Amino acid sequence: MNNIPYYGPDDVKVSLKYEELVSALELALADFSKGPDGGVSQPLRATAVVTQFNGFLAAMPAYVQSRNALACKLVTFYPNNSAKNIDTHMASILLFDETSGMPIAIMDGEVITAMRTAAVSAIATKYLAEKKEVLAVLGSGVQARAHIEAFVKLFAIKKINIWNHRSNGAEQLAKHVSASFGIEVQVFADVESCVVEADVIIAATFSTEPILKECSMKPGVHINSVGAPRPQWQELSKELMNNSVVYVDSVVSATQESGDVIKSGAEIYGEIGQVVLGKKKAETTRRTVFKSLGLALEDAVSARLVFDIMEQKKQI
Ligand SMILES: NC(=O)C1=CN([C@@H]2O[C@H](COP(=O)(O)OP(=O)(O)OC[C@H]3O[C@@H](n4cnc5c(N)ncnc54)[C@H](O)[C@@H]3O)[C@@H](O)[C@H]2O)C=CC1
Ligand SMILES: O=C(O)C1=NCCCC1
Repeated sequence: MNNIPYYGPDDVKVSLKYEELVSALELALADFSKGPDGGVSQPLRATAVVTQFNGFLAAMPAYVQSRNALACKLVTFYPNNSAKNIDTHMASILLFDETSGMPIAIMDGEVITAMRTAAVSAIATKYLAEKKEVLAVLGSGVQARAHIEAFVKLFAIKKINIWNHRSNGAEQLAKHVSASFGIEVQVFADVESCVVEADVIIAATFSTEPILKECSMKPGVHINSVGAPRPQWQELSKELMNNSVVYVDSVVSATQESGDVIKSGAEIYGEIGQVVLGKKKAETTRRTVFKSLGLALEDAVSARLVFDIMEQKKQI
C-alpha cells in the first residue's frame, strides 16, 4: 500500500456534483435490483457492536461492474458523540483496482456518506413524489443538511419546514439554509405541524422510537426515512408504515437491519432500483415511504467518481 493517494473531505466536496451522483447511483441501484445479472456484488454489512459506549463499526464492501468500482467503507456511528461535540459518523473508504485487487486510493468517507445518502433519497423522490415544493425535514444533523442542499439543487423547492427534538439545532440549520439559499424556512416545535403541508418529508434522526406517526398529511406525500438503521430502532410508527406503500434500497438490508420494517411487519412493495428499471410501479397518488439503510455500492460508485475526477485533474 505504498504511495497511494489520500483524498480528504475537501477533495470529495469539489469532485462530487449532485446531478452526476444521481445519474451514476440511479444506474447502479438498477444494476443491483437486476439480481445476479446486474454485475453488483454486495454482502450485507458486517457490524461490530460496542455495547458499553453505544457504538457501531460497520464494514461495507461492494463491487459494481458497470462503474469499475471496487471498494470497502469502514464506518463508525456513535450517537452519544453529539453530546461531546464529536462527529457521530466517521468513515474511510479504500478503493481498489478491479483487475488486480491493488489498492489505488484511500479517501474520506464522511462527505461521501452524506452526499450519496441525500442523492439516493433524491432519486426516490424524483420517482415517488407528485409535487416537490414544500419539504419537511425532521432532524438537523449532517444528513438533514445534506438532504436540504441536494434537494434545493435538484428540485424547485419553495419552502422548507424544519423540526428537531432540540430546537436550537433546527434554528441553526434554518439560519444556514436561509443565508445560503434565500428560501423561505420555518422552524416547528412539533412534528405534526411541520409535516402537515409537506409534499416531501425527510426523516433523518438518531431516534430509536417513532417520531413520525399517523397525523394529517397530504394524501400523496412522499417520505424518505434515512435514520433508524438498526433492527431495534424506529423513527416511523407501525401504523404509518402499514398505511403507506413501502419502497427500500435493498430488501435484504431492510428485512435484516431496519426496525421500521421489522417491528412494523409492513409489506415491502419493492426496491427503488426496480422502479428505475420499470419493474415496479412508481406510486405518486398514495403515501409512499422510501426506507433507506445505505448501501456499500453507493460508496463504491461515489469513491470511483472521486478517484476518476482527481486523476483527470492530475493530467491537466
Ligand atoms: N440511510 C443511510 O444511508 C444513512 C443513514 N444514516 C442515519 O441517519 C441518521 C442521521 O444521521 P446524521 O444526520 O449523520 O447524524 P447526526 O448526529 O448529524 O444528526 C442526528 C440528528 O438526530 C437528532 N436526534 C438525536 N437523538 C434523537 C432522538 N432521540 N429523537 C429525535 N431526534 C434525535 C439530533 O438532534 C440530530 O438532529 C442516523 O440514524 C444515521 O445513522 C447515516 C448515514 C447514512
Ligand atoms: O450507509 C451508511 O454508511 C450508514 N448507514 C446507517 C448507519 C450509519 C452508516
